Amino acid sequence: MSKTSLDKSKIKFLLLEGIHPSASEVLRSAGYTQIETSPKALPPEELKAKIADVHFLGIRSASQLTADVFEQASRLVAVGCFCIGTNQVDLNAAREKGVAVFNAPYSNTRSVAELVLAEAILLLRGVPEKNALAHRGGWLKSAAGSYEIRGKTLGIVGYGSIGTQLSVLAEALGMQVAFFDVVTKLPLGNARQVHSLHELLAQSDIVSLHVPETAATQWMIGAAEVAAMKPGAILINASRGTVVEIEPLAEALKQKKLLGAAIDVFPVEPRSNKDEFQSPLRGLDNVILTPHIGGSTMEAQANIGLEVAEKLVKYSDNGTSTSSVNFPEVALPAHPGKHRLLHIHRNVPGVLSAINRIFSDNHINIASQYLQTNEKIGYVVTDIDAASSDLALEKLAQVEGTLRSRVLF
Ligand SMILES: NC(=O)C1=CN([C@@H]2O[C@H](COP(=O)(O)OP(=O)(O)OC[C@H]3O[C@@H](n4cnc5c(N)ncnc54)[C@H](O)[C@@H]3O)[C@@H](O)[C@H]2O)C=CC1
Ligand SMILES: O=C(O)C(=O)COP(=O)(O)O
Repeated sequence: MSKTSLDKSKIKFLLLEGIHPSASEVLRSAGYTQIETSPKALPPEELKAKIADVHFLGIRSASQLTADVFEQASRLVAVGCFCIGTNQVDLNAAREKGVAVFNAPYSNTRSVAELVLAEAILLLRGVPEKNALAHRGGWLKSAAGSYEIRGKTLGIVGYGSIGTQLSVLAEALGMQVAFFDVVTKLPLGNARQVHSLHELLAQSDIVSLHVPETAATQWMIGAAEVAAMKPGAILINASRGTVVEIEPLAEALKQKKLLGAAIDVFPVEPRSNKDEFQSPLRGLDNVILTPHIGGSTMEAQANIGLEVAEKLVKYSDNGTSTSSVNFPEVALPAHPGKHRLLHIHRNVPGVLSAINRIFSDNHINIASQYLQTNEKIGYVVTDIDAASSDLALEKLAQVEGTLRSRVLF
């Protein structure tokens, strides 16, 4: 349980992993001055030491925000994931601390879709091998094993924001698109949904993975799935490294059962550009290996910087939690002349009445009040006169079930 009343000049932002400067610009123009940045993710012990002092943390996909880390985060108000995936954050631990988590669900989707299509074209033409050979002084002018992308079947696993964009772009190039998703989805264009992963694998010339990291997607592509793919097919993974078992994939590529693969994400990824990348796929010329850069374009990163920083500013300035991934969503108007009390609590019966009893017992007039809950937590926002806010905040923090409370003025 914690009580926080913050003044802008004291609010500390820590932005890790080379988050685009557009984020710092948004924060500065909103009046925040304490912004520390780092080009890399921090090792667990360093992160734990640092987070104790931070109110807002910005990360990308490499920082691991475990329950242990949240244990130390006594001042943390919100986390901004300047990316799509939030699997690197223990969302339950964040919720238990009353910490809202935000992300950028759309800004880098086009970048991933473009990279995947480019890789599909290069692999179908055997460019990675021909390129590697030419760098060693070889010359392999041959049409053998080279194909056009037109007319080929692209099998998309996970028909969400990225999968659907890829589907549209692939059809524009004359591909047939099939997809598998656990949810029934409206197919775009002439795409077709199939009913099982193995059905998809059996009919696709190129399989591209676009699922989130969850218990159900872990090692979703193993030896049996690689075996179920068409001989001479291509596998592309720009989703998460835990979705594909690398050993059976490497074996199928060595045996030429698969024509090639493009892998952007790995079970273990180096923490910074200075660390060594290790993988059984190293040295296979029919594999495009990229260092988790599916979403790394200037356009995507600049937009993500703006999008997530704006969400953090709104949450900090007026309590708006719209599009949070772990919090009840409340879109709040301005509160001129009033103090705004934000109260985050476990969603158990009686909390709202306990809160409102504080106001009535102490003769505090409520100017406006908003409540939103999800299955685990409730978020109550109450605007009152400035004169009563210290007393109200102190009493709110004592309500049974309180996770966090703060005041905005
Ligand atoms: N390589 C990179 O730099 C990037 C990687 N990503 C990864 O791509 C993932 C997908 O991104 P979006 O398309 O924006 O996500 P999304 O949430 O819009 O779509 C994911 C789709 O996968 C489906 N799905 C979930 N579990 C499934 C399962 N077990 N089997 C089949 N389908 C399942 C969902 O129903 C949904 O339609 C992200 O979660 C992230 O991990 C995202 C951006 C950049
Ligand atoms: O958006 C995502 O989920 C990604 O995987 C991109 O991660 P990154 O910001 O490049 O570390």
